[in-house]
Amino acid sequence: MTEEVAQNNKTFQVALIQYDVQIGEPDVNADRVLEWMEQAVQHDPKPDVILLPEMWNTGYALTELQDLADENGIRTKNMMSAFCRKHQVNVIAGSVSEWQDGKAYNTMYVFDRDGREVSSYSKIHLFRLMDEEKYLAEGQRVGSFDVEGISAGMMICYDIRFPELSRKLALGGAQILFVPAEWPNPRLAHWRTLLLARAIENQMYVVACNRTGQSGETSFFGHSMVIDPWGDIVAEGDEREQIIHATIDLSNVDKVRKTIPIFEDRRPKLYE
Ligand SMILES: NC(=O)CCC(=O)C(=O)O
Repeated sequence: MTEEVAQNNKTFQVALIQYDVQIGEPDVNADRVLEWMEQAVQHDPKPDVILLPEMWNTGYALTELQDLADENGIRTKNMMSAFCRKHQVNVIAGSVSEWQDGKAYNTMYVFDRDGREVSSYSKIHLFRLMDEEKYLAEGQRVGSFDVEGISAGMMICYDIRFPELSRKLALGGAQILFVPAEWPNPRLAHWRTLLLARAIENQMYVVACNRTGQSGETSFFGHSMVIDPWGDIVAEGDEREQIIHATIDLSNVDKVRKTIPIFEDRRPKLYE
């Protein structure tokens, strides 16, 4: 059996923390997120990977980011590294507002079971409808990482409207896409349809964690989702705060890619 096949027999337990982010309250959010993560690791079976939502430290307190955003991500790194080491779990720390070189970014960090930071990715598509482009700087590169030998891609919220990004990640070897989000009403149909499409067209797992609750005039619907490479929904949250636990079985990626071999049938010379 090749190493690649052996890796694809891997199953993971994932836990998505569908949390009600408190706008402009990084201390409160840090305490609450830690409580939720402590609760997540008590689950049987214990999660291998925890995913948090987008901008969970400050929410969209965009006008206050100079004061509130995490300076060089230090607080997030310290908190998550310690938690990962303590519980021997991988954490995809959603995204946080981060302050770097005089600019704010919307940045996703990943930590392994030993608390090492293994990757980071700053959102490259800024969402004008929520004024992101006025207050945040764009990331300049795509993001991927290996989680226990399996390649995974990183996208943040609005990024899922850009299929060329997920296709690039899939062509680069990603078998799972992790997506933290703050995706509000009234666009639940868009959220579900786009996530399903990204899973089906790339024959990959999509693991997407959306926040819930109310922030000013804006309400968020949760509906965090785990979708398999065939497009079947493995787990989906409702509108309440909750932890969504699911098993993902990487052997399904190979099975679906063999059944309908889209990566062999592509005609890139005609459309790239
Ligand atoms: N935080 C975001 O990127 C929101 C994206 C969104 O709501 C959309 O419709 O796209």
